Amino acid sequence: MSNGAYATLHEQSLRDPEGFWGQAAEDIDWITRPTTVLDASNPPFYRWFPDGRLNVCYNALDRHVIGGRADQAALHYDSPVTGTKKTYTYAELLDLTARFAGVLRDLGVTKGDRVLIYMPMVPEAVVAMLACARLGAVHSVVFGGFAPQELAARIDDAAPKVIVSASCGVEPRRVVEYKPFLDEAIRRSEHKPEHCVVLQREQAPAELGERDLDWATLMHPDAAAPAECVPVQSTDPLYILYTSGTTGKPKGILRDSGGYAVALRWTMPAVYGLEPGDVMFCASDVGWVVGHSYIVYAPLLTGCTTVLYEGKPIGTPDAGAFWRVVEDYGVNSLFTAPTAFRAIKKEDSRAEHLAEHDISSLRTIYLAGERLDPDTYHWATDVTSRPVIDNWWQTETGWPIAANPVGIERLPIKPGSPTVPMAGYDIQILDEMGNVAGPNHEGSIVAKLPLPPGTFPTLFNDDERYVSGYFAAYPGYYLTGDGGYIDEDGYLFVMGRTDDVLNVAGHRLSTGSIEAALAGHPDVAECAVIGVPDSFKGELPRGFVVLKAGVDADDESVRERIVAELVKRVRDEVGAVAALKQVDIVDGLPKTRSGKILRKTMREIAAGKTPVVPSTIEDQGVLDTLTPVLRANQS
Ligand SMILES: CCC(=O)SCCNC(=O)CCNC(=O)[C@H](O)C(C)(C)COP(=O)(O)OP(=O)(O)OC[C@H]1O[C@@H](n2cnc3c(N)ncnc32)[C@H](O)[C@@H]1OP(=O)(O)O
Repeated sequence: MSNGAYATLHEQSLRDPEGFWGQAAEDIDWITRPTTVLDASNPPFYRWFPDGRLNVCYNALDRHVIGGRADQAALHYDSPVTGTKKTYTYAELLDLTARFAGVLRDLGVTKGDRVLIYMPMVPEAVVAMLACARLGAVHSVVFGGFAPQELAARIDDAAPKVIVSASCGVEPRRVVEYKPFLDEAIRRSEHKPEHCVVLQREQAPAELGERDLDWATLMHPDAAAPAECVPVQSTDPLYILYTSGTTGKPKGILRDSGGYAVALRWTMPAVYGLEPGDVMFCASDVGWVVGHSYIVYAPLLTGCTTVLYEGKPIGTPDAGAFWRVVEDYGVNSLFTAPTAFRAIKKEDSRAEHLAEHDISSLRTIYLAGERLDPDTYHWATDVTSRPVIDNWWQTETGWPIAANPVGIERLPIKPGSPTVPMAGYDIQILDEMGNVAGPNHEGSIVAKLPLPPGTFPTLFNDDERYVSGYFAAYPGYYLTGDGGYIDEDGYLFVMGRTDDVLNVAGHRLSTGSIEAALAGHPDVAECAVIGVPDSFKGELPRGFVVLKAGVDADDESVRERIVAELVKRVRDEVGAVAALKQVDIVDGLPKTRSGKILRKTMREIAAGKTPVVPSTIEDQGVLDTLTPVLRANQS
């Protein structure tokens, strides 16, 4: 790392985390100021600002209204798929949020209760999140692209008292009815919520059942009395956000209140170069951590204006969509996933649509969610003439682990690297023996404990999995699950997952969930799913199935039928975002003698690499037969 201002700051954050984050906590309004910054008495369960009390909704809304931003735009809702544009000032967003908090309170929701939110990109989703924060209730937003089975798993784990949903989402070429998905998920789950609040949308109003309540009726000014902010401990949970692990069972990433607020507030000027009053457009979904942090909480905690965009980078209506949004709202920072830029580049490689818009307000572009390949980086930089900042982080961390600290010191960009570790992250590369690897040597990316504030203090209801999944491999370190290296200048290069987690167009998915859907087919004896490189979506899943004895695997029409059914099963059980299109029927899967499928070896072959074949392989012949299938159809 350089010897400049940022290197000094980073070194201080590691040497004196309490001093560093205690100072950052000054930017948050506390009901009781914390006297302890970090409780490190029970590693790896670290607690930030343990005796501080605050309310995150107050910090996101009330304090800005009190402080003179009542009439400033808090949120621009822009929905090309419905032809809607609406701006909410801080005063208006506070009014809606306080009233919806009153609705939830009247439905019996109190501090600590879970509220699951399964909604498309509508302002009501943001209102519901902030209303939970207002009550000290714990929201759990589930991405709308997930199918009933995935939703059911999250309902069972979070055990929400209330679910907030909408009748439908609107995709460019189809209306997706959410209510039948929700009903089916509740039918499958063991836990049943007491109520479902449903936002009726005119594109497909839903039939309401016994436990359902209509959002608009509840929110009528005569019906909904506003609720005040409930004070919570800094360590009380703000939300649970499920993320995919290697197994089919999703992990409930828990987020605390005080540490998260402090960390996000710090990132806005330091990483995203934004000050109060600036405009941020984060083109993601509120169902992902990027949406939680940079559509909702960070911009509002900072007194910025956020853009909630219900549309796509292309097709709504064209590849100029993002530039149009930048122009319409005077966006200063645009944050999206590399896939979005690859989509724009594919459609409009000469950026002709860009020339139709005034993007002079745009200072910086941020990309995250998947590896930023150098081609996409160069294209985005060339056509926009703006710095394009890669930032690497995870649902677990809630904010960037590595980025370019543009607000402190803009470091030179190295394409392919998200630049350097952020404040509080002591990132190291460990080899298989747990030794620190030298410069340019690839290994597991780990963070020496403690992790900074805002990162996950545990998994919901699963301390054991928290420890075994993240801290057991290398005691004293957080295992990120990604591999990579640090170069001689201290720049981090992230090469991809070291486990079976998939990243398809920035959507984190588990091979286990997709395999469970394939294995449920009556003709499938066993199966494996691996991620293969894809030039557009970054990675795509590929399925390999062995059929049960007695199924006529030689009959081409039987094989075609089964493959079509398998593709449909994954779409229905996991969701369209899984994008599984290719399933091969094979004679056998390569395994170790103890029966473990060699997915990593399969991945390496499919990616065109020289595979590392474990000496414990049961039958080399199976792998030899499979190799041409794996090598075929590489994108
Ligand atoms: C740093 C920490 C993190 O990593 S947080 C995660 C960050 N990731 C992201 O922000 C995701 C980035 N990706 C995207 O926003 C999209 O993939 C973009 C690039 C916009 C492309 O969108 P799209 O053309 O819909 O492709 P896709 O692969 O996302 O979708 C595949 C199919 O799923 C569907 N889908 C998508 N979202 C929903 C939804 N909310 N509700 C219902 N369905 C949804 C899409 O319509 C698409 O369906 P189909 O296969 O075309 O029929």
